[in-house]
Amino acid sequence: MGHIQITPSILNSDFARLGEEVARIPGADWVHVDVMDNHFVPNLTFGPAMVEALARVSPVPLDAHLMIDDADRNAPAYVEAGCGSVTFHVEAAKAPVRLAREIRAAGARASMALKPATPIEPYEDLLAELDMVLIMTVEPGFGGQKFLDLCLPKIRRARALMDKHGVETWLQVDGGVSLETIERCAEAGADVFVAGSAVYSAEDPDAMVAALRAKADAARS
Ligand SMILES: O=C(CO)[C@H](O)[C@H](O)COP(=O)(O)O
Ligand SMILES: [Fe+2]
Repeated sequence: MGHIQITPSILNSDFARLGEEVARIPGADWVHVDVMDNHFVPNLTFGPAMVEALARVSPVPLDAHLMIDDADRNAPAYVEAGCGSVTFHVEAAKAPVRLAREIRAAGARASMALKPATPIEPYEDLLAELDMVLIMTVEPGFGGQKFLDLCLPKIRRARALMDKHGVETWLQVDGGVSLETIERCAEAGADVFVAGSAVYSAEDPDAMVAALRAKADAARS
Protein backbone atom coordinates (compact mmCIF):
# COMPACT_ATOMS: atom_id res chain seq x y z
CA MET A 1 0.00 0.00 0.00
CA GLY A 2 1.32 3.45 -0.92
CA HIS A 3 1.59 6.46 1.40
CA ILE A 4 -1.57 8.51 2.03
CA GLN A 5 -2.28 11.10 -0.68
CA ILE A 6 -4.99 13.77 -0.77
CA THR A 7 -6.32 15.10 -4.08
CA PRO A 8 -8.92 17.87 -3.66
CA SER A 9 -11.57 18.09 -6.40
CA ILE A 10 -12.17 21.58 -7.80
CA LEU A 11 -15.71 20.57 -8.87
CA ASN A 12 -17.25 22.62 -6.04
CA SER A 13 -14.73 25.45 -6.16
CA ASP A 14 -15.33 28.86 -7.77
CA PHE A 15 -14.96 28.26 -11.54
CA ALA A 16 -14.53 32.01 -12.13
CA ARG A 17 -11.28 31.89 -10.09
CA LEU A 18 -9.80 28.46 -10.75
CA GLY A 19 -6.20 29.69 -10.67
CA GLU A 20 -6.72 31.19 -7.21
CA GLU A 21 -8.65 28.14 -6.03
CA VAL A 22 -5.81 25.71 -6.79
CA ALA A 23 -3.33 28.10 -5.15
CA ARG A 24 -5.27 27.60 -1.88
CA ILE A 25 -4.20 23.94 -1.56
CA PRO A 26 -0.38 23.88 -1.77
CA GLY A 27 -0.29 21.00 0.75
CA ALA A 28 -2.26 18.66 -1.51
CA ASP A 29 -0.53 15.90 -3.48
CA TRP A 30 -2.62 16.44 -6.63
CA VAL A 31 -5.52 18.54 -7.88
CA HIS A 32 -8.45 16.36 -9.00
CA VAL A 33 -10.12 17.67 -12.16
CA ASP A 34 -13.56 16.20 -12.95
CA VAL A 35 -14.07 16.22 -16.71
CA MET A 36 -17.74 15.62 -17.66
CA ASP A 37 -19.28 15.54 -21.14
CA ASN A 38 -23.06 15.59 -20.48
CA HIS A 39 -23.30 12.08 -22.00
CA PHE A 40 -21.45 9.67 -19.72
CA VAL A 41 -22.83 11.74 -16.81
CA PRO A 42 -25.61 14.37 -16.77
CA ASN A 43 -23.25 17.29 -16.16
CA LEU A 44 -20.75 19.31 -18.20
CA THR A 45 -17.47 20.78 -16.95
CA PHE A 46 -14.03 21.25 -18.55
CA GLY A 47 -12.31 20.35 -21.80
CA PRO A 48 -8.62 19.92 -22.68
CA ALA A 49 -7.98 23.67 -23.25
CA MET A 50 -9.19 24.61 -19.75
CA VAL A 51 -7.25 21.72 -18.23
CA GLU A 52 -4.09 22.80 -20.06
CA ALA A 53 -4.47 26.33 -18.68
CA LEU A 54 -4.97 24.99 -15.16
CA ALA A 55 -1.94 22.69 -15.43
CA ARG A 56 0.21 25.74 -16.15
CA VAL A 57 -0.70 27.47 -12.84
CA SER A 58 -1.38 24.57 -10.46
CA PRO A 59 1.12 24.18 -7.57
CA VAL A 60 0.75 20.38 -7.77
CA PRO A 61 0.17 17.97 -10.68
CA LEU A 62 -3.32 17.41 -12.11
CA ASP A 63 -5.21 14.17 -11.53
CA ALA A 64 -7.84 14.10 -14.31
CA HIS A 65 -11.01 12.04 -13.75
CA LEU A 66 -12.62 11.63 -17.14
CA MET A 67 -16.38 11.01 -16.98
CA ILE A 68 -16.70 11.03 -20.77
CA ASP A 69 -17.87 8.63 -23.46
CA ASP A 70 -15.46 7.11 -25.97
CA ALA A 71 -12.53 7.25 -23.58
CA ASP A 72 -10.30 5.44 -26.10
CA ARG A 73 -10.48 8.42 -28.44
CA ASN A 74 -10.79 11.28 -25.93
CA ALA A 75 -8.42 10.45 -23.06
CA PRO A 76 -5.03 11.05 -24.75
CA ALA A 77 -5.81 14.80 -25.10
CA TYR A 78 -5.64 15.11 -21.31
CA VAL A 79 -2.14 13.66 -21.19
CA GLU A 80 -1.17 16.21 -23.85
CA ALA A 81 -2.85 18.93 -21.75
CA GLY A 82 -0.27 18.23 -19.04
CA CYS A 83 -2.07 15.98 -16.52
CA GLY A 84 0.20 13.80 -14.39
CA SER A 85 -2.49 11.16 -13.97
CA VAL A 86 -5.38 10.33 -16.30
CA THR A 87 -8.32 8.20 -15.13
CA PHE A 88 -10.80 6.78 -17.64
CA HIS A 89 -14.01 4.93 -16.76
CA VAL A 90 -13.91 1.25 -17.71
CA GLU A 91 -17.61 1.52 -18.60
CA ALA A 92 -16.64 4.06 -21.33
CA ALA A 93 -13.56 2.27 -22.71
CA LYS A 94 -13.66 -0.34 -25.49
CA ALA A 95 -10.02 -1.39 -25.08
CA PRO A 96 -8.86 -0.51 -21.56
CA VAL A 97 -5.49 -2.30 -21.84
CA ARG A 98 -4.59 -0.52 -25.06
CA LEU A 99 -5.74 2.81 -23.60
CA ALA A 100 -3.76 2.37 -20.35
CA ARG A 101 -0.64 1.55 -22.38
CA GLU A 102 -1.20 4.60 -24.57
CA ILE A 103 -1.55 6.90 -21.54
CA ARG A 104 1.61 5.50 -19.96
CA ALA A 105 3.57 5.71 -23.22
CA ALA A 106 2.55 9.38 -23.53
CA GLY A 107 4.05 10.04 -20.08
CA ALA A 108 1.19 10.09 -17.56
CA ARG A 109 0.05 7.65 -14.89
CA ALA A 110 -2.79 5.47 -16.20
CA SER A 111 -5.82 4.89 -14.03
CA MET A 112 -9.18 3.12 -14.40
CA ALA A 113 -12.39 4.09 -12.59
CA LEU A 114 -15.35 1.92 -11.58
CA LYS A 115 -18.88 3.20 -10.92
CA PRO A 116 -20.55 1.88 -7.73
CA ALA A 117 -22.29 -1.03 -9.53
CA THR A 118 -19.21 -2.12 -11.54
CA PRO A 119 -17.31 -5.04 -9.96
CA ILE A 120 -13.49 -5.14 -9.70
CA GLU A 121 -13.11 -8.91 -10.19
CA PRO A 122 -13.37 -8.98 -14.03
CA TYR A 123 -10.39 -6.59 -14.14
CA GLU A 124 -8.06 -8.52 -11.82
CA ASP A 125 -5.66 -9.38 -14.63
CA LEU A 126 -5.45 -5.71 -15.72
CA LEU A 127 -4.06 -4.43 -12.41
CA ALA A 128 -0.42 -4.61 -13.50
CA GLU A 129 -1.28 -2.38 -16.48
CA LEU A 130 -2.62 0.35 -14.19
CA ASP A 131 -0.95 2.91 -11.93
CA MET A 132 -4.20 3.48 -10.04
CA VAL A 133 -7.75 2.17 -9.69
CA LEU A 134 -10.47 4.67 -8.74
CA ILE A 135 -13.45 3.31 -6.86
CA MET A 136 -16.40 5.70 -6.97
CA THR A 137 -18.23 6.04 -3.65
CA VAL A 138 -21.09 8.09 -5.21
CA GLU A 139 -22.75 7.83 -8.62
CA PRO A 140 -20.53 10.04 -10.79
CA GLY A 141 -21.83 13.40 -12.00
CA PHE A 142 -22.00 15.80 -9.08
CA GLY A 143 -20.06 16.92 -6.03
CA GLY A 144 -21.57 17.11 -2.57
CA GLN A 145 -23.34 13.73 -2.60
CA LYS A 146 -23.59 11.33 0.34
CA PHE A 147 -20.87 8.67 0.67
CA LEU A 148 -22.13 5.18 -0.29
CA ASP A 149 -21.09 2.71 2.40
CA LEU A 150 -22.08 -0.14 0.08
CA CYS A 151 -18.83 0.50 -1.84
CA LEU A 152 -16.57 -0.32 1.14
CA PRO A 153 -16.48 -4.10 0.52
CA LYS A 154 -15.30 -3.43 -3.05
CA ILE A 155 -12.44 -1.28 -1.73
CA ARG A 156 -11.43 -4.21 0.51
CA ARG A 157 -11.66 -6.70 -2.36
CA ALA A 158 -9.62 -4.42 -4.63
CA ARG A 159 -6.90 -4.10 -1.98
CA ALA A 160 -6.86 -7.88 -1.51
CA LEU A 161 -6.43 -8.41 -5.27
CA MET A 162 -3.61 -5.86 -5.39
CA ASP A 163 -1.86 -7.63 -2.50
CA LYS A 164 -2.38 -11.02 -4.16
CA HIS A 165 -0.73 -9.81 -7.38
CA GLY A 166 1.98 -7.82 -5.59
CA VAL A 167 1.33 -4.73 -7.71
CA GLU A 168 2.17 -1.11 -6.78
CA THR A 169 -1.19 0.14 -8.12
CA TRP A 170 -2.66 2.97 -6.03
CA LEU A 171 -6.28 2.70 -4.82
CA GLN A 172 -8.25 5.94 -5.01
CA VAL A 173 -11.68 6.67 -3.53
CA ASP A 174 -13.88 9.48 -4.85
CA GLY A 175 -17.24 10.76 -3.67
CA GLY A 176 -18.45 11.98 -0.30
CA VAL A 177 -15.01 11.68 1.32
CA SER A 178 -14.89 13.86 4.46
CA LEU A 179 -13.60 13.88 8.03
CA GLU A 180 -16.56 11.56 8.82
CA THR A 181 -15.91 8.97 6.10
CA ILE A 182 -12.16 9.00 5.32
CA GLU A 183 -11.22 6.61 8.14
CA ARG A 184 -13.58 3.92 6.79
CA CYS A 185 -11.96 4.23 3.36
CA ALA A 186 -8.41 4.08 4.76
CA GLU A 187 -9.23 1.05 6.92
CA ALA A 188 -10.67 -0.68 3.84
CA GLY A 189 -7.34 -0.17 2.02
CA ALA A 190 -7.58 3.06 -0.01
CA ASP A 191 -4.42 5.18 -0.21
CA VAL A 192 -5.45 8.12 -2.46
CA PHE A 193 -8.41 10.25 -1.34
CA VAL A 194 -10.42 12.70 -3.44
CA ALA A 195 -12.31 15.30 -1.41
CA GLY A 196 -14.26 18.06 -3.12
CA SER A 197 -16.94 19.74 -1.04
CA ALA A 198 -15.16 18.84 2.23
CA VAL A 199 -12.09 20.84 1.14
CA TYR A 200 -13.68 23.74 -0.71
CA SER A 201 -16.45 24.37 1.82
CA ALA A 202 -13.82 24.63 4.58
CA GLU A 203 -12.71 28.10 5.66
CA ASP A 204 -9.07 27.03 5.24
CA PRO A 205 -8.91 24.40 2.46
CA ASP A 206 -5.22 23.61 3.01
CA ALA A 207 -5.84 22.99 6.74
CA MET A 208 -8.66 20.61 5.73
CA VAL A 209 -6.23 18.74 3.46
CA ALA A 210 -3.90 18.32 6.47
CA ALA A 211 -6.79 17.22 8.73
CA LEU A 212 -7.97 14.62 6.20
CA ARG A 213 -4.41 13.32 5.82
CA ALA A 214 -4.01 13.03 9.62
CA LYS A 215 -7.29 11.06 9.93
CA ALA A 216 -6.34 8.66 7.14
CA ASP A 217 -2.85 8.19 8.59
CA ALA A 218 -4.31 7.48 12.04
CA ALA A 219 -6.79 4.95 10.61
CA ARG A 220 -3.88 3.03 9.11
CA SER A 221 -1.84 2.67 12.28
O1 LIG B 1 -16.07 12.58 -9.46
C1 LIG B 1 -16.75 13.31 -8.78
C2 LIG B 1 -18.23 13.36 -8.99
O2 LIG B 1 -18.58 12.57 -10.04
C3 LIG B 1 -16.07 14.21 -7.77
O3 LIG B 1 -14.70 14.02 -7.80
C4 LIG B 1 -16.54 13.98 -6.36
O4 LIG B 1 -17.91 13.92 -6.24
C5 LIG B 1 -15.89 15.01 -5.43
O5 LIG B 1 -16.79 15.77 -4.76
P1 LIG B 1 -17.31 15.46 -3.26
O6 LIG B 1 -16.09 15.22 -2.40
O7 LIG B 1 -18.05 16.71 -2.91
O8 LIG B 1 -18.18 14.24 -3.35
FE1 LIG C 1 -13.92 12.74 -9.44
